[in-house]
Amino acid sequence: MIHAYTGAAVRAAESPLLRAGQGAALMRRAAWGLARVVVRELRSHGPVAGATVTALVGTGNNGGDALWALAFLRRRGVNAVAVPTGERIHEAGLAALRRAGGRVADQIPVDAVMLIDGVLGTGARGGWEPPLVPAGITVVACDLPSGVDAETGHVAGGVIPADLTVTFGALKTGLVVGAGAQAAGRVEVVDIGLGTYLEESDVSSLERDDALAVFAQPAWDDHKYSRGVLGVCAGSEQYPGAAVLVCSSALASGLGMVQYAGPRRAADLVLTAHPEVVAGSGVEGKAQAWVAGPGLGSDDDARSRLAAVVDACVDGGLPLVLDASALGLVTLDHLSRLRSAGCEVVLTPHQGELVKLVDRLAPHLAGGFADLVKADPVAAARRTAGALGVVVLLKGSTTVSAAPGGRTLVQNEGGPELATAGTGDCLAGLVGSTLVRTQHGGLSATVEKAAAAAWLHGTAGSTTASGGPFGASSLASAVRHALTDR
Ligand SMILES: NC(=O)C1=CN([C@@H]2O[C@H](COP(=O)(O)OP(=O)(O)OC[C@H]3O[C@@H](n4cnc5c(N)ncnc54)[C@H](O)[C@@H]3O)[C@@H](O)[C@H]2O)[C@H](O)CC1
Repeated sequence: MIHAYTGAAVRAAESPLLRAGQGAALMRRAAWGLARVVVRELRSHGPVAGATVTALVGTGNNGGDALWALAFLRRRGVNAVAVPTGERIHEAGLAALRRAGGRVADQIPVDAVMLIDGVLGTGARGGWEPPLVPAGITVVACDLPSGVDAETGHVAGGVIPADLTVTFGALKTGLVVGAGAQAAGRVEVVDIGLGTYLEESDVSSLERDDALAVFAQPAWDDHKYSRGVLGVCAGSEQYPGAAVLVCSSALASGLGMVQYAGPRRAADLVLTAHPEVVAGSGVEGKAQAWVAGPGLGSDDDARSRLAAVVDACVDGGLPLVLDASALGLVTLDHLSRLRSAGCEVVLTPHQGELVKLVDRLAPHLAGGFADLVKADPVAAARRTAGALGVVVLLKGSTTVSAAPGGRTLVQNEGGPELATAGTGDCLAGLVGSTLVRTQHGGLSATVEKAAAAAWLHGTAGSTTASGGPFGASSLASAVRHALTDR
């Protein structure tokens, strides 16, 4: 599990040390860590001594870190060149650079092989417009790529995409969400001694083993019911394919049985693709969790099919995933009955669906919500989860899974190749598959199960994309491989 902290939390952890007069020591520790990483990167391409490394240096402490790092690099024989970007500069850092024999220039030297981006860190407010950076230069961001909001990952103006970000004290939330995660490249954390002062993390990410633990392999004495039976209420006469996609991904994730409930045309397609599915028109059966929504449509038939699934979940206290069409049909009464029955509920909207859902079911949150979803998806998911009392898995370049109590997991495994019709249906099937494991040794919280599904979906997407463009029906085999390769 990886944990990330807000910039504010990191600054709060620094403050007792700053009060104790440790500010300069902290900065030198950060800069030393940055310089070590730069030396390692230089060494992997050629000689360190004589290489030209430049830094864009801002007016605050982030610029101070960069200046000290250049000073340390100069002592290793690097041609260290600072390029100030503002009216002010960190005086002690500049003096250290000068003492070490480094220099100041007004533009990036043509022979620079590496650029340290030390313009803005956790103190950035709003956007900035970066200068042009020569093609081919390796960019190492100091603490954060300048212009990335440390709290949200939002980039309000421009940003210099980094090959590598060396961040200090702790991973920042802005480096693992949205545009910030994209801009950061590889991220390395340098320990500057904040450990004991850091309070609870803001968001976390599941790593491979965490996700695989949710999709545990069957035990020797398992049978199909103990492995879990997932009910799928998806597809319609108009959109039958969604039913196949949900069932395919669920089956590929290794549960005991899939029970399909839907109209003849969709059921026939499901059975042609997967004869092992138990198909019928109603919800009666042995399902231990349900997925409802993909391809359901919005007519009266869709409404009554969803109502039947909600009733089945309320009666049995069963977990329920609500996706796609179901997000436009679900009512506050459904959610309240599900909560009262103790059902685990996961909503899986993309940004547009979340905005509409909030408009309809939590209008008190709606003002400015469309902007919030883009600028701060973590806050948007958290507020909705809190207002509706369910887990919200918000799809996007970063998948955010938020629990009503605030616990939030962010996953970045998939790429834009997953932005193709039907991949959301596959994700819904995977989330359903995690929920069906509730009674079977799965001790993880609902939000972790949702995140594990996002991990598996993203990992399968990246694997599939490595073979070229793909459609959603190709995902299931990659899901199997991600789980086989343990
Ligand atoms: N606190 C410590 O002892 C340590 C901090 N570290 C590093 O410090 C930065 C945070 O430093 P801070 O001075 O608070 O903020 P910044 O350097 O990010 O920037 C403040 C500086 O920039 C100006 N500014 C803000 N927004 C903009 C903008 N959009 N455009 C232009 N200029 C802007 C603002 O006016 C200030 O002058 C942290 O990230 C670490 O890198 C050390 O790592 C550890 C010790």
